[in-house]
Amino acid sequence: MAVLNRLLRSTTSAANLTSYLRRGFATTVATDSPQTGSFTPSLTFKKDPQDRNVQWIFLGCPGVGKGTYASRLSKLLGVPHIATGDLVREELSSSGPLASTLAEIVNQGKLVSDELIIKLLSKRLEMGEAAGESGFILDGFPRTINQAEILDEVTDIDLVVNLKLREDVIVAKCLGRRICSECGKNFNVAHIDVKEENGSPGMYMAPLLPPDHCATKMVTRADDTEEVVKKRLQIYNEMSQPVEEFYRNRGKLMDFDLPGGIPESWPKLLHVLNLEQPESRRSAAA
Ligand SMILES: Nc1ncnc2c1ncn2[C@@H]1O[C@H](COP(=O)(O)OP(=O)(O)O)[C@@H](O)[C@H]1O
Repeated sequence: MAVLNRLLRSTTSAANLTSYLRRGFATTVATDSPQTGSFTPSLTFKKDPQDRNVQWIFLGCPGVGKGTYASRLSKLLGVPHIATGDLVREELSSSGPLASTLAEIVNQGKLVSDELIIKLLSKRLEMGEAAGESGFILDGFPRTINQAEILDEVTDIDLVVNLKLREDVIVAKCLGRRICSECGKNFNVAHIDVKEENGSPGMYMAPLLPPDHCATKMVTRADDTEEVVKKRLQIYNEMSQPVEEFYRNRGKLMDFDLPGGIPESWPKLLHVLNLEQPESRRSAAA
């Protein structure tokens, strides 16, 4: 904890994160059994000014689908979806002083320093606060025990959703990932059809193809090559899997085994979270 305290004292960014998150966030939300299917977060989603909005985290290997489901839930719950990978990519695409150092780290599949990621996150939270945001769904943070400890010191996390998928499917999904260079939307050209074998269930995921106006502008992330994806998975297992245990030990982790693509997984995720998609949005989300 000495290192943590030093970090908190010595970096303005960590102090900013502390001051942002402490303000007005007093309610702790208890959880029941952290098991898929039987888990019932005791949350109410009413917009009572006395209540704060949800503070959730999405964990899971690179490419598992954190961004997809965190973004859908953020729209449903009216809270910002904050992905630290996006913050890193924004910094990378700027011509700021950090861009070349960051490119080297990210393109090797390594993690950015805790100090820098907290600086980027603090900046994003401050901008959101100025725009009247409250609550959040974090995606890609925390990724180390040190980051989890810092967050734990400064605020209450209600729920941590841990998305799980077999590794061969994760690699295929990462290699099929494409982004529209114009609108920034994510697509996936992988057609996954794994047959049931030796008791392991089969899995089907249809490709998520772009509309015509995005189809000619597709780009692949520089860190979505097979070599870098495997490195990222190895780093996830070493550095980020302990974060799962950190939250499991605190009774906040909900493991969620993805049963397939979005059409199968989204309704099941809503069900285990005790949430309902409003009728009007069902067709748009399918
Ligand atoms: N919390 C974090 N700590 C350290 N590095 C991070 C963090 N979040 C993102 N990064 C950096 O940004 C890269 C891309 O992150 P992300 O988009 O979340 O990718 P992934 O598909 O691996 O989940 C990571 O490989 C890492 O270099």
